[in-house]
Amino acid sequence: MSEANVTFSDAEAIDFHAKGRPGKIEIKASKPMATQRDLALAYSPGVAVPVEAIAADPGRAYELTAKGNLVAVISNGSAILGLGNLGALASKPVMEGKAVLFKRFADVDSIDLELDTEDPEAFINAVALMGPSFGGINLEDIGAPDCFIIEQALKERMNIPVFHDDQHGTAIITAAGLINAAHLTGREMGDMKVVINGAGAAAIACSDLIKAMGVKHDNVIMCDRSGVIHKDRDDLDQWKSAQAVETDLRTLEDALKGADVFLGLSAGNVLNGDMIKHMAKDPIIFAMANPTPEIAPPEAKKARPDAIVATGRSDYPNQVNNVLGFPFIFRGALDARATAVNEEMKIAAAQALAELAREAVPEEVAAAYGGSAKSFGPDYIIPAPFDPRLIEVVPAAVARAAEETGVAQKPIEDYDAYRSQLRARLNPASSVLTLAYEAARRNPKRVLFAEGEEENVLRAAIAFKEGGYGTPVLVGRDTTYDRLKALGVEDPESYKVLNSRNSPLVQKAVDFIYQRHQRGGMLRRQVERMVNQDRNYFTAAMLALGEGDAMITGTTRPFSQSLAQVRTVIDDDTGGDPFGINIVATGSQTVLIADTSVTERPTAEQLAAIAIRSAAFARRMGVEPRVAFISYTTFGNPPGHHIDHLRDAVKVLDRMTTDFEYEGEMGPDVALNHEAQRKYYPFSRLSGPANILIMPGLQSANLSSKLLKAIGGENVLGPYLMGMSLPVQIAPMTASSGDLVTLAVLASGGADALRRNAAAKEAAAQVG
Ligand SMILES: NC(=O)C1=CN([C@@H]2O[C@H](COP(=O)(O)OP(=O)(O)OC[C@H]3O[C@@H](n4cnc5c(N)ncnc54)[C@H](OP(=O)(O)O)[C@@H]3O)[C@@H](O)[C@H]2O)C=CC1
Ligand SMILES: CC(=O)C(=O)O
Ligand SMILES: [Mg+2]
Repeated sequence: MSEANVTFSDAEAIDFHAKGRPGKIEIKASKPMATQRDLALAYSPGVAVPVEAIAADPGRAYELTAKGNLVAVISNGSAILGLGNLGALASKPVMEGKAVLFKRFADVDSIDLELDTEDPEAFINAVALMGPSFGGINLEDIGAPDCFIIEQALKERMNIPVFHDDQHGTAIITAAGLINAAHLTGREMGDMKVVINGAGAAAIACSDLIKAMGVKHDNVIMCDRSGVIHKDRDDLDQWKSAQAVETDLRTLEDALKGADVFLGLSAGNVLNGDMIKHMAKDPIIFAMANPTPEIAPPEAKKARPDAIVATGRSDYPNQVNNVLGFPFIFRGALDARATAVNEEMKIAAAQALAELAREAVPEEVAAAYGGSAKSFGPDYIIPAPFDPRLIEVVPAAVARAAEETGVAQKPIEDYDAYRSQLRARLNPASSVLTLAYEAARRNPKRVLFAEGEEENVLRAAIAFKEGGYGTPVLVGRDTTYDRLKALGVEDPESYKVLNSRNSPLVQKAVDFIYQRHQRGGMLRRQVERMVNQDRNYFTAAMLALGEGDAMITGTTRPFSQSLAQVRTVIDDDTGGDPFGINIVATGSQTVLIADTSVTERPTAEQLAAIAIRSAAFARRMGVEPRVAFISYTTFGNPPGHHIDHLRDAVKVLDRMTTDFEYEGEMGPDVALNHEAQRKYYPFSRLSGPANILIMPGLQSANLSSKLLKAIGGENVLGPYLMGMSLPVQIAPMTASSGDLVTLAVLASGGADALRRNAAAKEAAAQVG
């Protein structure tokens, strides 16, 4: 795509979809399938038991099958985004995309179905017959007017929620944005003059919903390709007719004169600066066509600096896109086992979204927006999709409205408990990575790549730069430019390369390191050799001297060697020795393991300090810390040796004021199983399964995290190096270029984290 704000090429978009397993989804078994017995239970003969149970009582399908958490995303490709009717097959990438968004944002399982027909009757019959399979039906990218006919018929024929996302999802988010934009510009719904461009699925639903919220019918002028939809037109179908008004206005341009609001649900680039010049003061402009908005925000802002501008895209402020709605709306509807998504549930969702945007923005979300700047205002009228509060707030509002309007077959019994369950559904590790990437993009830093001649490092640096996450500074020879070129970079000169042999900075690096070690027995010549021969010394000195904001290394040397070299140049942070932390993120649990990298036989004091800093790290990820000191024994059972340091670490923490739960020593089987804690060790102070495992030594920590990584693959992240006074990350030698990009992103966020972690550092410092 050749647009200014897009940070990927067409080739990358193709590559993203093609690499590995083609497409974006796969299906995983949720039960073990390892033994003969498993198979006998999962399939014949065991499966006969649930079959008969469901035949006798259909409601049991929700307990015994995946139905209750399964939504079909169904399209015929007749209105794919704003790209038009490109057919069922071409719509598959979008539908797979919606399915993964369901999973990512609301833990709803979803499957895409593309139906190859433009005949509404055939479509309706096909979908209606699939009712038993699903808990809900999300219709997507079906053009008007067929979408109205299809949705209406399916609602009548099916007893599960049927929701055309382009209509209602879009309308809900638009309404939420409009409530807040009206609030900011001092407007009342009843007085607002609105122009809607587009008269299809999304436009008509938006018009209907904002009218239900108080905008007057005669104050909404809708345009299609033929201009204003007025009463004298004789080419209108019943749906457009219902939108027609008595007016002399004939063109979009005329209609916009004096209008308060423009809602674009049509096609890219159909609006220009001149056309919005004569809108009312502080105009509200939502250019929501995808992927290209009706007008690009910079152009809109240039013509109308007083405007509040939103688009459907994630790369401009104010993303008004139905992704903010459908995952959370279905979550609430499924959990309440609603038979429909009715008007009240839609309005509840819109209000919940609007209110959320007005609340103080949590720190991790603010960081993703580049600091504290993000608070309710013209550039933040609606929460961002990765806001971790959405999963708690919107489904609960929807479920409650379902209950109040009598469509909930299984009302929520305890809303506090429900909110906790909702929170637990999201994988905090993937949230934190999303936030870290977003934070890097908004607050790009210079990251020094020490091994700038390695191909996977160069690939990572290219992806880091092209992703807009920051500026790579490559430490390498002059041939680095040729290597970049060979990897397809058109303008290698735009990369900064520091040559550790002939850069004028070499002398500065030598001075700096010599200064630190001259009284420790190091000769200047020795330092010169170190700097010349080893990039880690040079790069760490560049970081210390401010030639970069963060550093990444590790792919060409063992971890311990890289760390020793870096520590020669850069101080440890106060609060204990550096340590490594791995994140194990399974669907339902996120567990941190430390110290996986540095201290072979930690003392009780070191273990306590690691626990304190790991707890602070967990909090930053949105995880409420519960620390277990891990052993092969649990509270002395079986009796063992070499466990005193674990018990003493608990005592060290007992003597301090801490703000997190900890317990030990205990085996991982007990630490991760709260039932077992309650049953066998009722005195345990943990209120749930542990999520931070402080290991007894490097052997067990390192090998268990590597084992998990080898088996669990992408679910095991890290190790991340904690506890240096400047942001340094040391990759494992096996790191892929993708791993390196993530580490670079985390390293560049490290400076802010170091600042935020000050309190934990102080506490940890008290230990020793
Ligand atoms: N941000 C968001 O969350 C969402 C955005 N959208 C966007 O809204 C747009 C419409 O989608 P949808 O309603 O599903 O599709 P439909 O096919 O149902 O409707 C398209 C409408 O756009 C109108 N249109 C197309 N080109 C122009 C133009 N140049 N000037 C005026 N009107 C035009 C068509 O007019 P006519 O009737 O004369 O053919 C038609 O009324 C797409 O760009 C889509 O990406 C949709 C859903 C969600
Ligand atoms: C966002 C969306 O659903 C669309 O543009 O069609
Ligand atoms: Mg759509």
